[in-house]
Amino acid sequence: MQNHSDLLDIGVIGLGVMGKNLALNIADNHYRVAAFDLDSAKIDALLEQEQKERPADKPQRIEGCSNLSEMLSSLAKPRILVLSVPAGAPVDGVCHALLQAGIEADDIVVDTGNSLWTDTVAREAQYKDQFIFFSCAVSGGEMGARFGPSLMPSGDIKAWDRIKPIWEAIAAKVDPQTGLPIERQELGNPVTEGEPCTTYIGPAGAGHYVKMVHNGIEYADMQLICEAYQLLSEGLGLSAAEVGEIFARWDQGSLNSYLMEISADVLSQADPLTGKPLVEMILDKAGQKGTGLWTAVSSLQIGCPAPTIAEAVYARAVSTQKQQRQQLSLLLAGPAPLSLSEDERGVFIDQLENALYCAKIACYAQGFQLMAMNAQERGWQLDFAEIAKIWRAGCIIRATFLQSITQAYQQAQTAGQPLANLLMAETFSLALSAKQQDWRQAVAKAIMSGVPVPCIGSALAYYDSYRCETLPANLLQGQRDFFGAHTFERIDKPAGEKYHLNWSHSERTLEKL
Ligand SMILES: NC(=O)C1=CN([C@@H]2O[C@H](COP(=O)(O)OP(=O)(O)OC[C@H]3O[C@@H](n4cnc5c(N)ncnc54)[C@H](OP(=O)(O)O)[C@@H]3O)[C@@H](O)[C@H]2O)C=CC1
Ligand SMILES: O=C(CO)[C@H](O)[C@H](O)COP(=O)(O)O
Repeated sequence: MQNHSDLLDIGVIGLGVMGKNLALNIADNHYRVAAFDLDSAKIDALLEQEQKERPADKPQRIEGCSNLSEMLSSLAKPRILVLSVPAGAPVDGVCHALLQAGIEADDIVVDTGNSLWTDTVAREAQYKDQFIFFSCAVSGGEMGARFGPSLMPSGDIKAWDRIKPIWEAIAAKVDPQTGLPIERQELGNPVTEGEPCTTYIGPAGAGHYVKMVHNGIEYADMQLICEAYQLLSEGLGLSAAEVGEIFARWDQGSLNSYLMEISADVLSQADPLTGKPLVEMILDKAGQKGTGLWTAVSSLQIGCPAPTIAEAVYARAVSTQKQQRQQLSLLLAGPAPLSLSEDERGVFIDQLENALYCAKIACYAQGFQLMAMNAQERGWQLDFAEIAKIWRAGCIIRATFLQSITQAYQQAQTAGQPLANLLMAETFSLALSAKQQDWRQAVAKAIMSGVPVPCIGSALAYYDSYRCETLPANLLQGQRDFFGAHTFERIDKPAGEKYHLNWSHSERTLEKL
């Protein structure tokens, strides 16, 4: 029997890219960790890393466990167990194994993977009375997990109260005055000052839904940058390094973001094998694990327009059709390349910068509206100012822009006027109105030069659709009524009153239904 002081604070199961780094981050914050992976080499690698990072006079902070029973007996009760395994069957596999190993009703299992939010809702109910199934979606990749990720916890509120001190300690931090990330990546010296990038999101499933939309926005934001790269390299004939320099400059302005920063870095990297720009040696077939697709599917199911996110998923799909693209590149005609003077090229680069900023606003507007509509359906009380706040640091979509979103939602809250769509926030409506002409110019030049811009273009169509008080859905309703008697409402009659015109009768009389 272990002495209580020998017992460890928290277990981490799954020691891949994220689990290993989360374990080291938790240990840096003075919690003692029990670690397990099916692959014993991953346990050894973690222990070796911990030893390397730990000063010689300090006690070991992480202990390896050879199975889950050993992990359960090494932890203080009620236990906290963190899962960092691939989404889907592995999560249920670990939960069943924990039941067999003797997990107890007041132990908490925290799923930190990118699980489908409806699976999380089902799991909370399935494991009720056996243990507390909690979830905490994580964003930030390898370095975020190690030095401070953005954390999106949801589920049993009492479980949150118990784990909150650990989560607040390991999360990324933001300077409350400026809203900027406090970025200090020092082993054994975690950032303790500032506002932690974690907040309780809501009931089971809410955190994973919010993380899913975060990833949908991530897909769109990445694709927007990629479209700008193609326009600058193919449209203007710039080298990868030159595009990297432009992106690095944009990163100093309103487009400042982690994704812009790393894109500039990737573009300036030489290939260690050939010396050519690495980006030109990387095969142009994009992978995906599902969260962007789930976001697009959810938007279609709810009826919330998120075309830029959906286009980003399609863009990855088109990229994988390499063979067809190779064949069709020889068959299909395209326009002549852009022919611009030196001055015009400079103007175009500035237009593209503004186009990217506008498209980015549209894509965040889509993501936040989607969260709002799903929250309404589920009865979740999501706090969008808090969600924007915890995305300001640690996560992949972190950007100074998120401070403006935070302020827009805070101002709407103070005024007691909920923000139905981010496009309505004054800061964004003014910026969009000022830059929309450049956005159109950039899209027009892309179209005229045959460079595909599905995300920059669809974001503009989204903007223009919401700008139209009247859309041609009147004709569409007429078509539906013509072929299927699907009825229509009239602009001069109360909402909800249905009408049908007897299209096939010679008299074409109007019926009120
Ligand atoms: N990588 C990233 O940037 C991010 C990932 N995520 C999510 O976090 C989760 C983990 O991702 P990541 O670390 O990248 O994935 P990895 O594949 O690198 O790591 C997962 C680890 O879990 C282990 N594992 C699988 N099944 C079990 C099991 N039954 N018991 C114990 N260990 C098990 C795997 O072992 P083995 O290899 O032997 O199968 C592997 O070591 C995923 O849901 C992912 O979507 C979230 C945010 C960012
Ligand atoms: O969640 C993440 C970041 O926020 C992961 O990096 C995610 O796996 C990226 O998605 P995909 O592999 O589909 O590009």
